[in-house]
Amino acid sequence: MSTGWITPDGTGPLTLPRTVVLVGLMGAGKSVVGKRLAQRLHVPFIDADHEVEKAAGQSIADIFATLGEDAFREGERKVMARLLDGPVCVLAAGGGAFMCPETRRRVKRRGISVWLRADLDLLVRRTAGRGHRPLLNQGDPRAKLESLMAQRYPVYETADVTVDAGEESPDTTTGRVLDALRDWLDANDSPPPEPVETDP
Ligand SMILES: Nc1ncnc2c1ncn2[C@@H]1O[C@H](COP(=O)(O)OP(=O)(O)OP(=O)(O)O)[C@@H](O)[C@H]1O
Ligand SMILES: O=C(O)C1=C[C@@H](O)[C@@H](O)[C@H](O)C1
Ligand SMILES: [Mg+2]
Repeated sequence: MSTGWITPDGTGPLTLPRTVVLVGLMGAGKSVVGKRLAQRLHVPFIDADHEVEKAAGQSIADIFATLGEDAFREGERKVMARLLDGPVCVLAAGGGAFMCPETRRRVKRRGISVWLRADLDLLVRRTAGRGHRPLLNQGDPRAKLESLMAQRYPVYETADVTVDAGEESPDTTTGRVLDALRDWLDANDSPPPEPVETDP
């Protein structure tokens, strides 16, 4: 089933056959750009971090503090599986979600992954001064982000589409994502999602 369409600047409507999954580090703009993208595509926006919080009945910071990171990752894996099995939407993944091989496989089969790539200075600036990201609450946030970049960028790089999320406004970045999606869909014949995987 195809749903939603890009209202383009003169290049014709484009149906969105699969869920768009935004990946990238904390502060890259997944939530901010994701909301705008969903509006432009006329599909719902879902933030996986919020879904994990709803499912757990507590904030991500509290999940980390009371249950630990491993429990958070397990909840995140389940939430991503559920959302990827659901209707087409724009899905902002948590920053670490794409590091899970099972999640990456599901995204590959059912979604279109878009990496919002940003540099260290920008991420440091955008994440400064807020306490709700547990990974950045201990030690030096810049050093932590740098080490996450080293671990994760080689994996984010395997996303279907990469868009540089620089100093531009969220609307400009959203426009870049739409252009990149259009190119990817054209080059890949707008593939429908593969059938939902059932657990053995
Ligand atoms: N293109 C942009 N221009 C200006 N500000 C931006 C842009 N993208 C994001 N921001 C700001 O940076 C901050 C982080 O953005 P956002 O919350 O969307 O990141 P994220 O990738 O969802 O990461 P996290 O979930 O950890 O917050 C927000 O305050 C947001 O308003
Ligand atoms: O990069 C990460 O590992 C995280 C990013 C956030 O979106 C949350 O999912 C959580 O704070 C962990
Ligand atoms: Mg977010």
